[in-house]
This record gives sequence, C-alpha cells and structure tokens, in this order.
Amino acid sequence: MTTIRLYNTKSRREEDLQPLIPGKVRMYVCGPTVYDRAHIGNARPVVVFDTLFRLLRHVYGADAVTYVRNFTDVDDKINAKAAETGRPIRDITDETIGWYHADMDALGALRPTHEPRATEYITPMIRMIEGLIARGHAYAAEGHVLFDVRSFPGYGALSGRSVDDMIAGARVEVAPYKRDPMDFVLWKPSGDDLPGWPSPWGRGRPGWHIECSAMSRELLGEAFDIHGGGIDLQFPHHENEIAQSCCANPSGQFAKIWMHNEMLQVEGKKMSKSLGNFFTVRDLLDQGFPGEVIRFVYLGTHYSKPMDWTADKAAQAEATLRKWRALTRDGQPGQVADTVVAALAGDVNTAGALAELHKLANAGDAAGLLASAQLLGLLLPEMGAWAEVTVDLSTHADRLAALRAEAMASKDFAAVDAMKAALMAAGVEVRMSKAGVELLPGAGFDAAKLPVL
Ligand SMILES: Nc1ncnc2c1ncn2[C@@H]1O[C@H](COP(=O)(O)OP(=O)(O)OP(=O)(O)O)[C@@H](O)[C@H]1O
Ligand SMILES: [Zn+2]
Repeated sequence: MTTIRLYNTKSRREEDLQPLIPGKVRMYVCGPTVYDRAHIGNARPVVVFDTLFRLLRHVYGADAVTYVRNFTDVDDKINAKAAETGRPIRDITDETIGWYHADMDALGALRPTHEPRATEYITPMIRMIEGLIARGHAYAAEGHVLFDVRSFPGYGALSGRSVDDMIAGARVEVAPYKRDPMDFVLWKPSGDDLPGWPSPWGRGRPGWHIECSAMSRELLGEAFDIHGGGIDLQFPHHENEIAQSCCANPSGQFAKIWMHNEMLQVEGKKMSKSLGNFFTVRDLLDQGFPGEVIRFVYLGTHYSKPMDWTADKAAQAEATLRKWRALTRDGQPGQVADTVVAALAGDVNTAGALAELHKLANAGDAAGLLASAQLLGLLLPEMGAWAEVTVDLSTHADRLAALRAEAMASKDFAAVDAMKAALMAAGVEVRMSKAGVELLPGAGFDAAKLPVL
C-alpha cells in the first residue's frame, strides 16, 4: 500500500501517515462561520483537504475514510448580521450553508462524510465543559466559564511559543472575571435578545473553540489521525482545541497530525473579510470562470505556500484544461498513474501531480490522464459543460482584420481599438499579429455580450 507522508505542523517534520486504527483514516477540518458567501481564500482549505480526502479514499478505499468539516452557526458575527438585517438567525445560516454547498460543489469538492452544525452539539459541549471544570482545568465566573491556560503545560506547543510570549504578541481580552489574560471563554452568558441554551452556568452560548473539540470527539473519538485548517487558525484556535481536548480526555491524544494551509493573498496580505480585500467564489463563477479552472489554479501551488489569484494563471489553467478535455473527450478512464499518486503521497504535492499530468498528456496517454486527473478532482464529467462551448468567432475576426487594414491606411486606429475593447468585454482573447487576427473564447466568455456586426 502507498505510504502517505504529511508535514505535521506540531512535530515540524514530515511523517508517515500511520492510521491509529489500521486501514481507517479519520480527518477533521475547521469549517466556515456561516453568515456570508465564502471568499476565494476560504475555498483554499476546501480544495486542499478535498484533494487529500480523494487521495485517502484512493489509497484506503472510499468507505475507510471519515472526513468531518463543521459549520459554525453560532457566533457573534452571525448575531451582528441578524441585528443588522432584522432576519432570523436560522434563515441566515441556512441560506449561507446552501450557498457554501453550491459554491464548493462547483469547485469539484466532495461533501465530507459529516458536516455537523455547532448548534446541534450544544449538549456535548456542555458535557465537555463540565468535565474540564471537574478536572480543575476550567472555572465559572460571572456567568462565564473560562479555560485555565496555566493548568495545561502543553499550551503553546503547536505554535512553538510560551504562554508569556503569546500574551506579549496577541491581542488578548482582559476581563475582570479572568484569572489570567490568556484564559479563554468556553461558555458565555446570553441576554434575551441573543441565542442561548440552558446550562449549569445560566442561559448562554458556547465559545468558538469548544465547538470543534466537542464535535470531533462525538464524530471521530478522543484520538484521530489528521486535523486541518488554515494557518491563521494555528493560534489561538487550534492551540485552544488541543488544550480543551487533551485536558478533557487525558487518555486520548486528540489529533496526531496537524496540517495547515497557507493563505491566499492579495498583494502580500491575507485575503479576509475584515480587511475588505476579498471577492467570493460566486463572483468568479458569475464572471464565467469555470469551477474546474479555479480548482486547477489552486492546485498549481503547494498548500504550504502563500498564493495569489491572477487572471493570467486562470487563462493558462483554462487553456490546459481545454486541451486535456479535447484529448480525453471520447475515452474512458484507465489506471491512475503511479507517478501522480506518488506526487500526492509526498505531502499533497499537487503542483508535482499536475506536472505528471502534463507528461501523460504529452505522451498521448488519454486513459491514464483522465483517471489521474479525476483523482485530483479535474476532468470530472459533471464539471465539463463549460468546455463544450464552441463558438464561431470567424465573422468577428474577419471584421477586425478588415478594420485593421483600413486603419493601416488611414492611420486612425480608433475603430480597431473600440472593436477590440468590445470583444474583450465579452471575454474574448484577442491575438493580433502580422499573420492575422485570432479570436478565442477566454475565461468569462459570454456570447450574449459579443458586439453586433
Ligand atoms: N485568505 C485565506 N487563505 C486561505 N485560507 C483562508 C483564508 N481566509 C480564511 N481561510 C480559511 O477559511 C476557513 C474558514 O474560515 P472562516 O469562515 O472562519 O473565515 P474567516 O477566517 O472568518 O475569514 P476572514 O478571515 O475573511 O474573516 C478556515 O480554515 C480559514 O483558515
Ligand atoms: Zn476548529
């Protein structure tokens, strides 16, 4: 059986994946807080861990892999959205989950085995908090329950920092009910206008971190193989998850391998809602970028490296996929190439796997290309509709060539420039050379926007 090697953020080295239960793999990935459309940064962990999920299913068998990704549907940002819009919280979270599914399906991401909603796991959260209090790791104060960070010597091990360094570096909330500024909230009180559940500490709601600890324990057990998420979650979220889970279940070891995807950036900064420098997956799909093209762009960069979205990368991805789709159009998938599996098994080296796909295409191995690309979530039959669009742009090309010939004589290029701009606005790639005029439908092509001749 193929050995999969993964970089473990916790041990800071690559490790062989050796499932705790031989032959079965359990993976948890932190999912979205549902109050708004996912931006393309939020989609990066989805594609990364979907690719790993597909590899695990290939190596261990589809039924041997359990993948859990949660929905955080109780959060102050959701409450704020409800207050701002006057809409019921459940409407907002249901609608956002529907969008999330549609957008991530469009990127070829398989649905995880379980997608728990935090609000359906309040009882296990309360039970876990009670356990933490009983073991002396948490304390109740003024309707809140706080985790006592100093009670867990391993705090900071994931990010490699001491508690004192963290206090200096983080913006920690100082509150009168906290024994230590680093102590974090497990439970907080809710007024009548906010969502709340009865608890031993009064009506209230859970803190964010306890959700993942409680849901992973319910669905995967006290110890499991892989925990993933964006690197922005390493501290404090994952550090807090480890503290909660290890203290509540001292015999378990929680997650064995921690994986973190680097950030999708805009001009060197993390794409994020708070910075306002974001656009959504839906924006790209609406502009006509096929989901498959977006996925290909993500796969071009290793998950541990920051990446930018550029139109240039999308154009290259689209050209490659058109070629591969044409090559594999009438064929059936053959064997997945060992070279592609080997690349992915080396810490999910997706860029390396794409390089192997290029080799298969160059060798004319259509059946191998199709099977191997599908392992990466590409060239799936249900994602190919966009590539079937064939358009005849020859009339437009002839007209542009004629305008250019006139302009050469008159030295007035205004009409050429206007026609070129109109074609580009319709998503047409315009290539003009001495040899002639070539027009190709590009990313975002929309026949309805073509200039009328
Ligand atoms: N720019 C980004 N690049 C890659 N992953 C990201 C980026 N921004 C958020 N993520 C990841 O998206 C997932 C969903 O996170 P969540 O819904 O909490 O988004 P968020 O962090 O609130 O977004 P924002 O930072 O824009 O407010 C997490 O795994 C998080 O690490
Ligand atoms: Zn989490």
